[in-house]
Amino acid sequence: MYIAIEGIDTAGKSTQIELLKKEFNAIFIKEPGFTSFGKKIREILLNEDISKKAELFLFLADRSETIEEVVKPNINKLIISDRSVISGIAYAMEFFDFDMLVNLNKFATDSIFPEFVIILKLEKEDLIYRLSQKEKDSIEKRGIEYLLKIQDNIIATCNRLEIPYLLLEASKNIEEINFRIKKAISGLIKRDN
Ligand SMILES: Nc1ncnc2c1ncn2[C@@H]1O[C@H](COP(=O)(O)OP(=O)(O)OP(=O)(O)O)[C@@H](O)[C@H]1O
Ligand SMILES: Cc1cn([C@H]2C[C@H](O)[C@@H](COP(=O)(O)O)O2)c(=O)[nH]c1=O
Repeated sequence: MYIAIEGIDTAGKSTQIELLKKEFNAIFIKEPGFTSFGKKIREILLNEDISKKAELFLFLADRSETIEEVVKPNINKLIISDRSVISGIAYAMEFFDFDMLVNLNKFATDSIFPEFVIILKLEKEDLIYRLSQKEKDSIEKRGIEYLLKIQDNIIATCNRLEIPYLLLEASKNIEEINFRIKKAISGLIKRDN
């Protein structure tokens, strides 16, 4: 089963994934930058000022390689991903047509999309605070309003693709969020066995 943890920058995805690593025997992946090819792409994506089209194709190339190298060979195992095609569409739909993005992503992934998505939704004040605590990459520099729009896009993308999801408040404490994620994943594993 292929599950994605989604949310805007600083929503708490990596924090939760570090906890899940101790709790589930799963293959943990991330986008962008999981494969050795992807690591090189990530460097460019987060540090260089490139055109939106070039950026889109680099994210697609990264996703395509991760699906080919890791997801396809392990599709019958539990795969937990820090971001996925959902981010791919949600961040890009501010600049490009939704249906075109879906088609490009289907081509890049051979239509392998996550079966279930866990979305961490952050309040504006927490986003402002958490971003103020870190050095911002080129995408985070687009600002608070852009990221809040992407947060809505993440939910809208799951709805439009009809991918089931669990929406969690990212401002709750780390342990409570972890408890809810663990419960959801355990339920999905039980359902499939
Ligand atoms: N539930 C929480 N309550 C308060 N602070 C949190 C919570 N979860 C994470 N944080 C803090 O918020 C910051 C961002 O968390 P984290 O790196 O896990 O987010 P992320 O979604 O992986 O971010 P990015 O997409 O930018 O890599 C970290 O300083 C982390 O310690
Ligand atoms: C997969 C994907 C990601 N993004 C954006 C989202 C973030 O701003 C960065 C990745 O940084 P993180 O620290 O690993 O969260 O990239 C995007 O714009 N499009 C995508 O497809």
